Amino acid sequence: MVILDHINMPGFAGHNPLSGPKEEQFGPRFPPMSDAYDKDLRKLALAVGQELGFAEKIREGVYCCLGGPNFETIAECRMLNSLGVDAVGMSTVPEVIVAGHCGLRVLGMSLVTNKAVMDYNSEATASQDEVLQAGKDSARFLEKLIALLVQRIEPNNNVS
Ligand SMILES: O=P(O)(O)O[C@H]1O[C@H](CO)[C@@H](O)[C@H]1O
Ligand SMILES: Nc1nc2[nH]cnc2c(=O)[nH]1
Repeated sequence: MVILDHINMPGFAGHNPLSGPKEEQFGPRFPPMSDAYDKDLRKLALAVGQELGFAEKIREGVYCCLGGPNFETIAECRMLNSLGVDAVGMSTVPEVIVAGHCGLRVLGMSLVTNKAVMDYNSEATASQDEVLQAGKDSARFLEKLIALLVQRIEPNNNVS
């Protein structure tokens, strides 16, 4: 998934990498986040995915960071889905906030490894084994995607 935007759930409880003494030399005290994920880089990632024939595997979506390390309850998954969340994780967002604070252009991508359990009648449960196996199974696809993406960004660096 090419990250369109994120929800920083731990941030709602005050857990934010920018908390603490202000570091003005890196960026403003109160940085905007409405442009956290660079539009041109997102378009490029989707175009490269299309070029590689991966169009059906790649889409934009909203990533929600949760503290973890436990996986979500069914109620949490259903709540987040109703809020417009497309994928959940336990990482990515703090790094993006710090990068944005520093004025870096950011492209975020997340490998969706497992389907959220949304049905109380389901026997399915999330597992780290499933996550790791999905990562292994997608390694070649990700190698091709990232390699071509970096090539396309490198020459002019400022994709516009
Ligand atoms: O935050 P993402 O990338 O989803 O990764 C999460 O998924 C793994 C748990 O299965 C951990 O690595 C955790 O960080
Ligand atoms: N929070 C969360 N992170 C994940 N990373 C990979 N799978 C999951 C999941 O189901 N929930």
